[in-house]
Amino acid sequence: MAGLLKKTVKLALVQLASGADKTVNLAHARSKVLEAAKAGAKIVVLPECFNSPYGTQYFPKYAETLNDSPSSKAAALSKSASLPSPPPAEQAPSYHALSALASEASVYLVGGSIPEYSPSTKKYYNTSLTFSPKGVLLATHRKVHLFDIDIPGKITFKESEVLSPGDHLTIVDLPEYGKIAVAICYDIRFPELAMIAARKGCFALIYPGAFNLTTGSLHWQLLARARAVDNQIYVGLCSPARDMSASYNAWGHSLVVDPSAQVLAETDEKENIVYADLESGKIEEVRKGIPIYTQRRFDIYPDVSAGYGGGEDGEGDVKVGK
Ligand SMILES: O=C(O)CCC(=O)C(=O)O
Repeated sequence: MAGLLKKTVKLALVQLASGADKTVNLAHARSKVLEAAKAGAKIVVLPECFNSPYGTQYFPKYAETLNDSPSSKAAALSKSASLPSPPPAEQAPSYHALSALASEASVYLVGGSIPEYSPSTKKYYNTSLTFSPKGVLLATHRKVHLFDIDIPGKITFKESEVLSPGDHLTIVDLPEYGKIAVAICYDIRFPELAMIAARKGCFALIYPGAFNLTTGSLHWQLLARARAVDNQIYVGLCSPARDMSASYNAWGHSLVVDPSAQVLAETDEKENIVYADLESGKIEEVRKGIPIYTQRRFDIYPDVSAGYGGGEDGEGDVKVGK
């Protein structure tokens, strides 16, 4: 029987150095994704806010307008109607650059995240777009948990001043390999989201993220390993490179953790590409050795994923790409 990961695949996390010029950022992302594809990667990930500086003051200026997904009623009527059609090129240059790049590189591309403005809700979101190797949009994830923290003397950040949260978890089906979950940065602090994705059969949790110098050293690697050890699946965290001249200094240290919570590959704070081979069969091997996956006592505590099987489209609040 095929495992959760149908065949071994090379994952690349592009720890991109980006700046204030969106066109330059997109061109730079293109060269790095092509480099990763040339090295054999078939799933390539960009960082959170890869096409803009990170900060609430920048979101409106850099926001792009994507088409909203059809209502869940329309989605229930037709699976193929569950994803939005491509937006006009002039209002969403990053969407079109990512789509073209996925197809040029012939990779599954998790396009980090970009600031999005929705005319229908009149709200801003932190949004990740995943494309197929043919450049077709597979999934849209709007960051569900907004990064609002206040550690006096260290860091105060309030995404909710400008952004609104997304309303669903995102699972993307990559037909040759299996399913991945995509979420963004602060979303990793919420183990429920990861557990639901794991129990829905994902082989990896992918988080474009931009931790900072305070919480990065405290929790970045710990959270990646925690989500892996809880769920016995692969975890990939992809950060921007650190820029000490920017108003927000990203932690860097993009990394891949395996299903036994060992760090397979990690980089420092500079621009780099992190590669790891995700092995088919590894998840099953780990779960066989330490069988917590089947030892759970849902008779004593409820299954957190129980509420996510229903809904009109059969997926509750989980959006599953084609
Ligand atoms: O959780 C953290 O410490 C950092 C989160 C963050 O930087 C983000 O969500 O963008």
